[in-house]
Amino acid sequence: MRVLKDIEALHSWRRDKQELGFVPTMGALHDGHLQLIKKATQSVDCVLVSIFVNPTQFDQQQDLETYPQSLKEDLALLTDAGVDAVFVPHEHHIYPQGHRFDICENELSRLFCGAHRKGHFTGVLTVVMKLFQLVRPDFAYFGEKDYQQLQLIKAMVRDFFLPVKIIACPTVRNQDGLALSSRNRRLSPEELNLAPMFYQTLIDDDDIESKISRLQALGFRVDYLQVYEDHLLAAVYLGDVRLIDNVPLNKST
Ligand SMILES: Nc1ncnc2c1ncn2[C@@H]1O[C@H](COP(=O)(O)OP(=O)(O)OP(=O)(O)O)[C@@H](O)[C@H]1O
Ligand SMILES: CC(C)(CO)[C@@H](O)C(=O)[O-]
Ligand code: BAL
Repeated sequence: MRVLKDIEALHSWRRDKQELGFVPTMGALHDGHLQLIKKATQSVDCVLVSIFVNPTQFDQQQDLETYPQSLKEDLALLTDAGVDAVFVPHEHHIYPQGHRFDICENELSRLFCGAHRKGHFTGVLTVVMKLFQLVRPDFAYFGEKDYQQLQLIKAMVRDFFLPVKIIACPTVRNQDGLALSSRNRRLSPEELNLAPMFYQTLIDDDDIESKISRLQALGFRVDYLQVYEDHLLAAVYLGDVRLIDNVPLNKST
């Protein structure tokens, strides 16, 4: 597996590649990421993964500073997964002129996670646009765990006529239902015990108000729990760790 540390290395590696699958990540890899990668390696000849903790999508400095990082383990997992190359840029490679230009969406990005993390989706869309311009993938893989992000990226691709097909991959969960997430590593043992109740509450038969009350009684701080089209979307805090999840409406209320 090639480790591409800057844009020149990426361009020269990309030059002789035909069909390319791309899996953007922020590292601290887990089985959710590996399922995206598996889907990519099974359907495309050549697969590139990026690991970049994008500072512009963090609205809180402390969340950025404590974001889990495990590059050495990540590289071993990616080698075993049969990835062809990994792109690990520095901030100055991706933002050479600082933060002068943005991709800003004015509707969905302001709701749900966007209402609670100001500027988050502008940061996400901007970095994904930059990565797409650099990598020029034919297929890009994103998880349904980040449902709002997935819808926004699909919309950006449509609206800017980008020549990439977005492949959505189902949420990977622990047996107890907890959606895998890099931030789960920051949960204490007690919080980790409680965390599966988030998903269990989303899929139970209660109405929305009862779900919120139940989560609060269990010790979760609820950012939001709302219906969007045919999905129930939610974000909660356990301690200072923010978890998101979503379920199709026929699995809930
Ligand atoms: N449990 C999961 N199932 C499916 N896809 C996932 C899962 N977790 C993350 N992904 C996807 O992996 C890609 C990279 O996500 P990212 O690196 O932010 O990991 P993460 O686990 O979502 O981290 P966190 O939510 O803690 O920031 C995104 O497309 C995301 O939707
Ligand atoms: C898409 C992404 C890699 C952009 O930084 C990030 O938001 C993520 O990992 O979901
Ligand atoms: N997967 C979402 C990245 C974030 O929370 O910033």
